Amino acid sequence: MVVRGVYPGRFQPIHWGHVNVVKWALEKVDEVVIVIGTAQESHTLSNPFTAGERVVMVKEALKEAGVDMSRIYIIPVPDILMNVVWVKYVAMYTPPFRYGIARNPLVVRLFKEAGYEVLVPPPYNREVYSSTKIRTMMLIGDETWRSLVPQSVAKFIDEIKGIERIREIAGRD
Ligand SMILES: Nc1ncnc2c1ncn2[C@@H]1O[C@H](COP(=O)(O)OP(=O)(O)OP(=O)(O)O)[C@@H](O)[C@H]1O
Ligand SMILES: NC(=O)c1ccc[n+]([C@@H]2O[C@H](COP(=O)(O)O)[C@@H](O)[C@H]2O)c1
Repeated sequence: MVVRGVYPGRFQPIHWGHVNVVKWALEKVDEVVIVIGTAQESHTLSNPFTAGERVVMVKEALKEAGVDMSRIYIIPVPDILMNVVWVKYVAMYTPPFRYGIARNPLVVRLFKEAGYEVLVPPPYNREVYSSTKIRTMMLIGDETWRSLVPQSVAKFIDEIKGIERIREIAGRD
């Protein structure tokens, strides 16, 4: 039987910390199902990128890192108002899975309450590999964000004029 782990995140945007988590998980499971959460949201400061844009970035990032893409699913899932039934709802969108993969305490708890085992990855340079920090750098024009994401992700953000979007949303020019 194929053993799968479900890894939810907002991936706004995906960074090297996320890529390391996926590689770590692939040592423990046959397939990783990446759930792009909060799929309904885009064009805000916390969620600047659409679900579809995030699908591209996740795919490109993992390809660039040499991950075997035949072991990866990427599935966008919108949020719902009921935490209690969220894991069941996620399971409706994903292939059958054995493990949740998360560090976020709420997500860990919800997987456990729903009867799933949880794989908790180590923190990978969390002080810098943080999407919040990356978005702040994008906003203030600090170019070091580029070193925190795979090159293909930075290239895609340039193509869709992502920095311009974030700065406009924030009312900066
Ligand atoms: N550097 C990292 N090392 C290990 N786990 C991480 C790292 N960054 C994020 N994670 C974990 O990956 C999952 C998804 O994270 P998420 O997409 O929210 O990234 P984030 O960097 O925490 O984003 P944000 O700052 O926008 O909340 C969460 O369980 C989170 O704890
Ligand atoms: N009730 C819900 O819809 C619900 C509950 C828990 C997590 N989630 C989502 O799962 C993802 C988890 O990612 P983070 O660990 O980055 O928060 C987020 O998109 C979050 O909104 C949704």
